[in-house]
Amino acid sequence: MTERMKYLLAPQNIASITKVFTFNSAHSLPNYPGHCKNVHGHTYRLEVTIRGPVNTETGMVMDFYDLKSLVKEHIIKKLDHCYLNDVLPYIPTAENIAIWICRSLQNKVPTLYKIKLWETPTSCVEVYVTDVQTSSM
Ligand SMILES: Nc1nc2c(c(=O)[nH]1)N=C([C@H](O)[C@H](O)COP(=O)(O)OP(=O)(O)OP(=O)(O)O)CN2
Ligand SMILES: [Zn+2]
Repeated sequence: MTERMKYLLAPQNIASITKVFTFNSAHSLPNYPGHCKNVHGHTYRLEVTIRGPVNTETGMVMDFYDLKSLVKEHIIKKLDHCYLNDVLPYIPTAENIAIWICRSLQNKVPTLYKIKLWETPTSCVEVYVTDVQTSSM
């Protein structure tokens, strides 16, 4: 059997792919015991990972271009150059922003796996879809 035949007969190969984005937003953390209770801004780095079978026709889990389009439409457009306290229905900590992103993408991006959000170059949060409460958003 050729390598190609073996590949075609094993369509269960799984891979994770990640697309990276940046957006600039302001926020404040009410009741925070320090300077972060005041309005301030971050350049967030967002990593969106999906995990699924590698399609034997395309050789892809999902086209990076399609992933980029979905995240730009449903996340970046809503958060970039915005005051996050006005967008999120809860305190916009890094944890909650990542959860909001996860919930917002859950029904839009097939086989969404993980959201990783860097608030500063030294602080980040990871949220797995399986750990986030599903919503009717
Ligand atoms: N668990 C969390 N802790 C903090 C959050 C958060 O979202 N989740 N947010 C803040 C502030 O908004 C801000 O991000 C400050 O973060 P910090 O890492 O302290 O930023 P620094 O620039 O001081 O980082 P250093 O690399 O240590 O200089 C606070 N905490
Ligand atoms: Zn902050």
